[in-house]
Amino acid sequence: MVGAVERFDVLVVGGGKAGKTLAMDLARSGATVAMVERGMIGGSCINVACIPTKALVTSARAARAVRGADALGTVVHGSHLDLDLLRAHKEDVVDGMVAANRQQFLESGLHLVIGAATFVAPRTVRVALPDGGTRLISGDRAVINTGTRPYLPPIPGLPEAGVLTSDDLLRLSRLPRRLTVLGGGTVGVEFAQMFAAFGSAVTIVEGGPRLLSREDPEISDAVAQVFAADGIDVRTAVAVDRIDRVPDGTVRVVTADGAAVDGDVVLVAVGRAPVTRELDLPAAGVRTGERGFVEVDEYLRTSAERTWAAGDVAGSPQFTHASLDDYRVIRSQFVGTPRSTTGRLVPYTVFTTPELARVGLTETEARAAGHPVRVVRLPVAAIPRARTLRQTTGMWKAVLHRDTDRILGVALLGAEAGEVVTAVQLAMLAGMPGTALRDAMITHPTMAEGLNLLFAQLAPEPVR
Ligand SMILES: Cc1cc2nc3c(=O)[nH]c(=O)nc-3n(C[C@H](O)[C@H](O)[C@H](O)COP(=O)(O)OP(=O)(O)OC[C@H]3O[C@@H](n4cnc5c(N)ncnc54)[C@H](O)[C@@H]3O)c2cc1C
Ligand SMILES: NC(=O)c1ccc[n+]([C@@H]2O[C@H](COP(=O)([O-])OP(=O)(O)OC[C@H]3O[C@@H](n4cnc5c(N)ncnc54)[C@H](O)[C@@H]3O)[C@@H](O)[C@H]2O)c1
Repeated sequence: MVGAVERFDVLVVGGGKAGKTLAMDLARSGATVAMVERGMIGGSCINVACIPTKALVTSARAARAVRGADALGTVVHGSHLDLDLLRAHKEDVVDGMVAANRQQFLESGLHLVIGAATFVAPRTVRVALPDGGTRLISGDRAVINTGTRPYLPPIPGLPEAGVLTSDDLLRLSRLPRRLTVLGGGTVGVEFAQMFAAFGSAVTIVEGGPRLLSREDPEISDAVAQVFAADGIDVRTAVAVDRIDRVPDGTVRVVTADGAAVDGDVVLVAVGRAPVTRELDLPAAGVRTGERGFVEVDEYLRTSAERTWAAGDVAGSPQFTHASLDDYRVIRSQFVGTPRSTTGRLVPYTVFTTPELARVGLTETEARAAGHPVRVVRLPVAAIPRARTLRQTTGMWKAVLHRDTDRILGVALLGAEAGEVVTAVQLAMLAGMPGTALRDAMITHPTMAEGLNLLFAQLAPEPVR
C-alpha cells in the first residue's frame, strides 16, 4: 500500500558522489533532505569502480614489486597469488569506506531511503522498498544522480556467451587463466594490466585504431609498448563478429577477419550506459538525449523546473571528481552565486603501471582548436627520482601556446604521474606559464622535479 506523499526541501535520487555530497551538505545546513539509494551506500565509485579497482592495482603493483625485488637487493623466494587474501584486501578497503559513508550520512541528518526510485510526477518518486513496501517522496527541488552501468553492445552471441562486466570481475571468484578484454579504454587497460600482473594471459580486443583513443597517438603507442613488455596481446582496429561459448567452456571472440581469440573469461569494457530507463523520467518532465543521458544545460538544469542532474547520468565526464564538481555547480545555484560547467579543467589519471595522468588539451585537440602550438617532451628516465625508484618507463609531454608559453595541456606517463599532474593543473588554474614551472624550486629528488626538466626546454632568458 502506498502512503501519503512525504515532503522534503530536497529530493536526491541516487546517492553517487554529487548526490550524497549535496544531500549531506544541505542537511547539515538545516534543509530537510531525502536521498533515495538503491543499495550501494556511497555510490559506484567506492563499491564497484574507482576504489576496489585501485585497491587491486595496489595488489598488482605488489606482485610486480616482488618479482623485481632482487634488482633492489632483496631476493624473494616462493611468492604466489592468494585470491582469498586479495579479495579480503579489496573488501576491507571497500567495507571501510562504506562504513565511513554510512556514518557521515547519519551524522549529517539526511533522510536515507534505501530502495529503487521511479518518478511518478515532477520532483516526486515512488520508492520500491526492499521489504516489498512502497513510499512516495517529494522534494521542492530534485537532483538526479543515478550513474551508469556497463554497456553491453549488440554483438551476436554475447548475451548467451556468459561474458563478464567490471562489476562481475571485481568479485574475483577465480583467476582466469586466459582473459580477453573487449575494449581498450580506461576500464579495459586497468583490468588488463592488473590481471596480467596476477598471472592471467591477457588479450585486449579494441575496435578503434589504438588503446585509449582520446589520447594523442604517441601516448597511446607508449602505453601499448608498456603493455607489450608486460606480455599483453593488444589487438587494435578489430571488429568483433560474434562471441561463442564452445563446449569446453572457452569463450571465443570471433573477429571480422575470421580470427578467434579464446579466453576463459571475456570482460566487456566498451563504455557505460546511463541509468535512466527505469526512472520514468517523462513523468518528471525530464528529457533525455539519444543515448539516454539526461539533457542538462551548463548549470546542470534539466528540462523540468527545479530539477537538476549530476554525474555520469548527466553526461558529465565520467570521473568521480567531475561528479563532485557537479555538486559544487548545483550547490552554487542554491546559495545564489551560480557557477557553470563551462570551461572546466577536468584532469584524470589512468591507473596503469606506470600511470597516465592528463589535464587540459591533447596536442591533437589544441591544433584542432587553432592554437599555435609548441610541444615539449621528456623521457621519464631523465628524472633522477625515476632512477632511484628504478621506474624509468614513460614519457611526459606538454602542449603550450607557442607565443605565450601558456600551458594548454599535459600528458604524463610515468611513476606517480597522478600526483604530479595536480601541480600542472594548479599552474594552469592560476594562469602560470610553463616558464614558471621551469623556474620554480622543486624538491629534489621527486618525480615533480621533472617539471623543471620538462619546461627547461622553453627558451631561457637571454644572457646579457
Ligand atoms: C571499473 C571502473 C573504475 C573507475 N575508476 C575511476 C577512477 O579511478 N577515478 C575516477 O575518477 N573515476 C573512475 N571511474 C568512474 C567513476 O566511477 C564514475 O564516474 C563515478 O562513480 C560516477 O558517479 P556518479 O555520481 O555519477 O554516480 P554513481 O556513483 O554511479 O552513483 C549512482 C547511484 O545511484 C543509485 N541508483 C541508480 N538508480 C537508482 C534508482 N532508481 N533509485 C535509487 N538509486 C538509484 C546507484 O545504486 C548508485 O549508488 C571508474 C569507473 C569504473 C566502471
Ligand atoms: N582511472 C579512471 O579515472 C577511470 C577508470 C575506469 C573508468 N573510468 C571512466 O569510466 C568510463 C568508461 O570506461 P570504459 O573503458 O568502459 O569506456 P571507454 O569509453 O573509456 O572505452 C571503451 C573502449 O571500447 C572500445 N569499443 C567500443 N565498442 C567496441 C567493440 N564492439 N569492440 C571492441 N572495442 C570496442 C572503444 O573504441 C573504446 O576504446 C571512462 O570513459 C572513464 O571516464 C575512469
